[in-house]
Amino acid sequence: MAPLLPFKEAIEHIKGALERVTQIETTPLNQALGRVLAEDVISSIQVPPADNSAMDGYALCASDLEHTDSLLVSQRIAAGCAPTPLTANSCARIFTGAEIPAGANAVVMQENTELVGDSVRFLNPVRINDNIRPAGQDIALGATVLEKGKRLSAIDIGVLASIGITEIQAFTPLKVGILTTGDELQVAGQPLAAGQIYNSNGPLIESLVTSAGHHVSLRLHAMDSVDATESALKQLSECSDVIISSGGVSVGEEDHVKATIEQNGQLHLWKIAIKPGKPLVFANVFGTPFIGLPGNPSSTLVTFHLFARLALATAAGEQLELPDPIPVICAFERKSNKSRDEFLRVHVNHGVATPHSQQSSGALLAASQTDGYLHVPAQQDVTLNSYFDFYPFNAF
Ligand SMILES: Nc1nc2c(c(=O)[nH]1)N[C@H]1C(S)=C(S)[C@@H](COP(=O)(O)OP(=O)(O)OC[C@H]3O[C@@H](n4cnc5c(N)ncnc54)[C@H](O)[C@@H]3O)O[C@H]1N2
Ligand code: MOO
Repeated sequence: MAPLLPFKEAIEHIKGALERVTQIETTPLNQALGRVLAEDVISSIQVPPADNSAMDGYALCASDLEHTDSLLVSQRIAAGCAPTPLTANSCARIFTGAEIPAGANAVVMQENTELVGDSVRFLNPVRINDNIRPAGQDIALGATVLEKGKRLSAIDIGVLASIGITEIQAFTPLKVGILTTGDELQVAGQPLAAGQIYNSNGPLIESLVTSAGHHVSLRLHAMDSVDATESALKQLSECSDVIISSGGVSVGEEDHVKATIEQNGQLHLWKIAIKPGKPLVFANVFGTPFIGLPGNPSSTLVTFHLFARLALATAAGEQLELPDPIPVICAFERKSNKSRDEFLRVHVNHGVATPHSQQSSGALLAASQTDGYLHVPAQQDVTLNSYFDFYPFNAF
């Protein structure tokens, strides 16, 4: 029997086996949320473009207060106005965000002043640069603000708008076809006959793919026969950049995905040293990259998070890695699994992990009721107060 692949090695295999399949298109900024940048974005301006006030108050030249504590108000500068140079021995009424006039080098907030006729009395010592936000404080001219391969968040859209960008070069969304397999599966909304269970992996994978920012081209279900599997895979390959399936990848004679692929493409089967999620298929079928996730719902979830998500990102042109794990303290004990790393579904409270009582590969609810995965490497016992790596679900 071939040895099980360690999970980090399996990630490298899968990422290395795929290349970007998406195209580049010009995309208006208001449609760019969640899209992947196809080039670095360099700022052609500095943000803010000029020194400006951080407070409502008075702009002045600090040395003008060496021999007096009061200055005449010589101009009023609201945000959006172009100031004139500051007259010597005077101050300017100024508002938050307004440009600092030439000749001023500090702003005093109005709470620390007293208005006396046309003059302002300054109640405290003033230092150069007080309450001034310098030009380029946020973004320097020529700075790379976002890098190629970044999937754009709401914050990124704000940053792009702050440098005046109206459109970007983005990769076209990756089209992902989804196949579920199994005679036992019924769609939700229909009554369950004897021997049937509801198809949860279809909606699960569709949601995982969508929330990873990809486009679901088509979702099909195939009964357990080579003909049905072949016809579904052919149809999916015609409209998809990548196909993801669940089930049918283990060793039983009812598992037809493998046989179908062997007849219509190239199969690379990986048995990965993780629990849940041992059998994972990577292949090409009808000329389309194919990722076969194991059918047990928790195995589907774990293998999507650890492998398929990164494989899809590679095909989409996105730079993506595993999230950085967080060390947490274990408030429990557990004997090691001898051959596979375990990804336990755990609660984490103030950095302390406790496992869900249900860790079966077939049980999905435990994942919904917990915070993420505790990574327990093979052959390592969990002892009380030991540290292990935690991957929160919301980091995927
Ligand atoms: N003799 C062996 N049997 C199994 C092995 C093995 O090494 N030798 N590996 C086990 C492991 S580990 C896993 S994981 C599963 C993987 O099986 P498949 O990927 O072939 O999946 P199926 O057999 O089709 O289904 C497994 C399980 O999951 C349920 N399932 C499948 N699809 C769905 C769906 N869309 N929604 C909800 N539930 C689904 C299915 O009913 C089965 O209960 O193989 C082990 N067996
Ligand atoms: O991968 Mo299977 O879950 O490990 O049951």
